Amino acid sequence: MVNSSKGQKQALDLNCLTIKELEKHAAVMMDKQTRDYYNEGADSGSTLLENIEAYAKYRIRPRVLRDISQIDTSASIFGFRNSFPLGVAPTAMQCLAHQDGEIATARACKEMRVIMGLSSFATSTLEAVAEASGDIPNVLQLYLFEERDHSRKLIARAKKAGYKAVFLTVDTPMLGRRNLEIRNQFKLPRHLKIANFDEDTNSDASATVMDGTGSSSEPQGGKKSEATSSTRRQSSAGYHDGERRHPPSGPITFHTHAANPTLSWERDIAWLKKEAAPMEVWVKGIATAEDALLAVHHSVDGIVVSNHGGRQLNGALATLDALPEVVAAVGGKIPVHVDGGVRHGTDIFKALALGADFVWIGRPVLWGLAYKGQQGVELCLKLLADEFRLCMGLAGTIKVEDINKDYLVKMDRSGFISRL
Ligand SMILES: Cc1cc2nc3c(=O)[nH]c(=O)nc-3n(C[C@H](O)[C@H](O)[C@H](O)COP(=O)(O)O)c2cc1C
Ligand SMILES: O=C(O)C(=O)c1ccccc1
Repeated sequence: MVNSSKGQKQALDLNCLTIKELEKHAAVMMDKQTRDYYNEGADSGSTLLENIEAYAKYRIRPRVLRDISQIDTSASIFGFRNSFPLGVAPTAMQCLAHQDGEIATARACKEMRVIMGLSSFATSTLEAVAEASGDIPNVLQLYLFEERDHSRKLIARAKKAGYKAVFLTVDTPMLGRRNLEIRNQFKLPRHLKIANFDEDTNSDASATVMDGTGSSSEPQGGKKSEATSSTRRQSSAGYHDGERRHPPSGPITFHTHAANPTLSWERDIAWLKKEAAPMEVWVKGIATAEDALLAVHHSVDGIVVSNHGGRQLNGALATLDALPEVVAAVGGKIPVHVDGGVRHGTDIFKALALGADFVWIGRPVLWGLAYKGQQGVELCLKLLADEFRLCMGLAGTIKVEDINKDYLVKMDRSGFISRL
């Protein structure tokens, strides 16, 4: 048994001492459809890989003889003291990994004092997750549906259940091309449900989650003609009748219930802020200084620098490489978080040194869930919390606020080192 910084006791799992080992153990627990869906990135997967590799370009400058006997790893989020500056990013359909799905994740988060984001494509209801979270604040990830009434209902339920914030995902106006999903004809198994959709829209339990072609009949890239775009809306996201929108019928797909190519700063952020108040409204999926400035201009409460774990635009910048320009543009006006490729405690330290206030992890939690349900998620969080604490101490920092760019250098391909 080992003692963590919070005094919780948890047995070390000698078979699984790193996130890399967790990934390996999880791989054999999942069927091929699930493993491919969780693990793959868009297209060649280069952005997924670069999210991870970007961390290796930075090296830590440790300071010594600093009395690090009292390390406080905690970080504040929505007025809550999170045990370390990391949260569980929203990932869809966690019941694919383990029968207890999001509820197991929420219980593990409660145990480890870590915040969790719930996907709008969750396989557990947002009320049940809030209940399982106890005193840990809840965040709901949103796709803004073309069917506004559905979004309105979801937001009202989140408010009622005490959610503190919504994270509007903005990097998915279309679904990225994931070739293994297409080849496997990925479907949600019959016994699972997208839990927060209305019963009537969810009546086809064999819901196809992807439509199998990435973007169906739409031409890839280029400007869509009005005719093409309205055809798409009719065929996959319900149909328009003047200003009235009718709910789509048939199986739930990302295209019918999430992909919304019409979203814009001017109209939709204002609508969401009004609708979601008093919950905070964050945007998840910012990757440039320009959009960060727009986010501040439109009074969002915070930003998550993200490329959806390399599942959307392949060839986009790794999130750690996009972070500095976003941090500079925001200039401390609102919090800046980052996700993508965090696999070590030292990665958390590096992201904070580059100006992030907090990081989120996606796949490692899914691997924990697949490995051992709640216990596996706790293990995942504990490995990262312990590694982060050790990194803080060995680098000579005792508070999260101490971590800044003086602790980092960047090394280029030829080994040339530069101060930040
Ligand atoms: C299987 C899977 C499902 C995801 N589902 C969602 C989702 O429903 N909504 C969302 O905003 N992001 C979703 N994401 C993106 C994550 O929130 C997060 O941005 C990403 O996983 C971070 O990268 P990482 O997996 O390298 O940690 C998903 C990611 C994965 C791997
Ligand atoms: O897989 C994803 O990355 C994702 O965000 C998603 C969510 C719901 C349905 C399909 C895809």
